Amino acid sequence: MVSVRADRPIAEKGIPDATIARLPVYLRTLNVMADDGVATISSGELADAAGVNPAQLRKDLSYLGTYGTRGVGYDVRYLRFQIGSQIGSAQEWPVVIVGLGNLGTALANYSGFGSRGFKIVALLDPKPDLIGRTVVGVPISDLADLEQIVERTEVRIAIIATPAAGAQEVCDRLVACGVRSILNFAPTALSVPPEVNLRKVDLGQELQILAYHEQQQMADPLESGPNADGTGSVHPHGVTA
Ligand SMILES: NC(=O)c1ccc[n+]([C@@H]2O[C@H](COP(=O)([O-])OP(=O)(O)OC[C@H]3O[C@@H](n4cnc5c(N)ncnc54)[C@H](O)[C@@H]3O)[C@@H](O)[C@H]2O)c1
Repeated sequence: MVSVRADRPIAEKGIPDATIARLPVYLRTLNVMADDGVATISSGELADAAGVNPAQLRKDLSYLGTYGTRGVGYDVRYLRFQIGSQIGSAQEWPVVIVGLGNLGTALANYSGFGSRGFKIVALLDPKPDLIGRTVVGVPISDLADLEQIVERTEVRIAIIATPAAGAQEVCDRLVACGVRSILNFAPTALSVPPEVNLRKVDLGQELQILAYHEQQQMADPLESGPNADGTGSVHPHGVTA
């Protein structure tokens, strides 16, 4: 999948209107808690603060695929991100990019992230020539400082643009210091714990799919292609053209 969206739009999920109406209430409550430095919260505490009963709150959050961690509760910043991404919050999400070669640098330069609420706050690479250079005003730091930088910037979202060989180690280090969402560009399957959201981008695979349909059309020119209606709609593999 090319899309970097973590989830389907709310309308596609069949979330009840009453739940949708409560999500901004939870979000406002979480904003206050995050500003007060609260890191995790139980469903009972959050329900109390939001003025709903805990069972209702758990049910509402289950529509987002969020169940919290038994005995720990919900990660306040992460839950805020999940709700915010569903209801289009204006919140700005800090992001770290690891691997500042051709791809990582192009991603760091991409202005479209800002308008979607993502701010690149840290860049990491092990190459001495790159360390200390800046990309869009953000200095490239030594990969050795990953843990310290993740802690300082409080990033929970990371982009991996390293060679395949180093990607799992980078991923493990990110997860170990609290990163909860990873967008992987390296051509390798990464393993993460179940609570971590991992998405993979594979442009080669997208081209292969296009080539497949091109080939089908060449074999049978009368057969309409996946986007023959000119809508750029989702084709049978679920990839938005
Ligand atoms: N998914 C896709 O569609 C897609 C498209 C293009 C490239 N890629 C992949 O993205 C990755 C980066 O591509 P590129 O063209 O920028 O490569 P590149 O060689 O230009 O850059 C790789 C960067 O990673 C750094 N690096 C090397 N080992 C590292 C490690 N262990 N930890 C952290 N950083 C490390 C290098 O110093 C370098 O700056 C490659 O794995 C490539 O295959 C994926």
